Amino acid sequence: MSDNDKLKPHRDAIDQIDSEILRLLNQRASHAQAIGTLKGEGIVYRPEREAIVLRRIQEQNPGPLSSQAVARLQRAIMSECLALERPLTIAYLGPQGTFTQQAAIKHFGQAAQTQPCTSIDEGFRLVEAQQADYVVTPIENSTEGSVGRSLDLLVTTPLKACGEVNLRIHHQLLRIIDSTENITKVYAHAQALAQCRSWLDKNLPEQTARIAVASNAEAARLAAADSSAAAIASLMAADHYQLRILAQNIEDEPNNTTRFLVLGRNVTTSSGRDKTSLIVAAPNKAGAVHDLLQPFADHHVSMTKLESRPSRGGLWEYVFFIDIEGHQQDADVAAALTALQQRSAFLKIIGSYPQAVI
Ligand SMILES: O=C(O)C(=O)C[C@]1(C(=O)O)C=C[C@@H](O)C=C1
Repeated sequence: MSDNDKLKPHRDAIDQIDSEILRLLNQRASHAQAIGTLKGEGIVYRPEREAIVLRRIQEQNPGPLSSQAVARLQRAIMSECLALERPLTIAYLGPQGTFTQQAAIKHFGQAAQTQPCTSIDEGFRLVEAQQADYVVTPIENSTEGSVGRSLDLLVTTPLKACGEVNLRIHHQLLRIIDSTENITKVYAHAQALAQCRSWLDKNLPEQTARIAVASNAEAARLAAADSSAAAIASLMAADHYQLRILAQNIEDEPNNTTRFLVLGRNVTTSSGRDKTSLIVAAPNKAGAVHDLLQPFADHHVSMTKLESRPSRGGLWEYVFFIDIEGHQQDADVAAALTALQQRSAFLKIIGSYPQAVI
């Protein structure tokens, strides 16, 4: 029996299954369209429902597909179904090919329209002015720490957090030609240069200039126009600017991850496994911070992040960015927040949202 003869029964089965998947996908899409009609002018994107669907599919998955793989497929299906209801516009820190765009696509899927912005501020502004539906903004990197501008904007924005995205950051060395010979300069964002310092020390001549630019995607754009230059950027940027990958995953820290928040104009209801982000200011007196945190211990609420930052307005010395487990409507979280309100000089709930699933 030839190889093709052996493959044939499997391929016939796959053809039949694909036809069945196609029929079911369109059936699913029709239900989404019906839901879209019922929602009318209301909110189409429902983060809590999407998280529940993704978790359910992962729990039911018998394999051999991995739980990550089924979630990715389901993510793509829901993204296309949502676009039939109404396509979403997602603002992100551009230009095209940034990790923030990658995070936006990871969260909303390929069917969302992503809109590059020249600054984090512009992304917030577009959503506040209803010119975009959501903004995805970097909050902290596991090796480089917080993104100050995002934190400062969280203090004043009327937008609500409705999701989080954790993205593993992989840096690639890119160039327009497929050779590491005679690279005179490397363009990258300052954080990327820092995250790849040891690799650059070991692998490129000492005299190679390291030039910090506004974003990794900008670095890729510059390298695409200069054959003596290389750039550190993402695979997405390599693809977008048609650059060769000279070295893959050159980051010094293999678990390098950036966390992003997704913000929109609406509050999100409970998905059953949520987080709440808040900002508090403590009065400037001894023991104040300890007092602030006591309600979480009293009501058995776990804290996943605590970060202090000098207050910009000068009203308080420090503001604290706190993430806790649970939704603000959960009884224990609500009780802790009420107690916290009484002790703090300032309390702002940025939002409750589903914990990242993929
Ligand atoms: O359940 C809904 O509200 C839908 O619109 C359907 C659906 C889906 O495809 O499952 C699509 C978009 C929403 O964000 C959530 C879920």
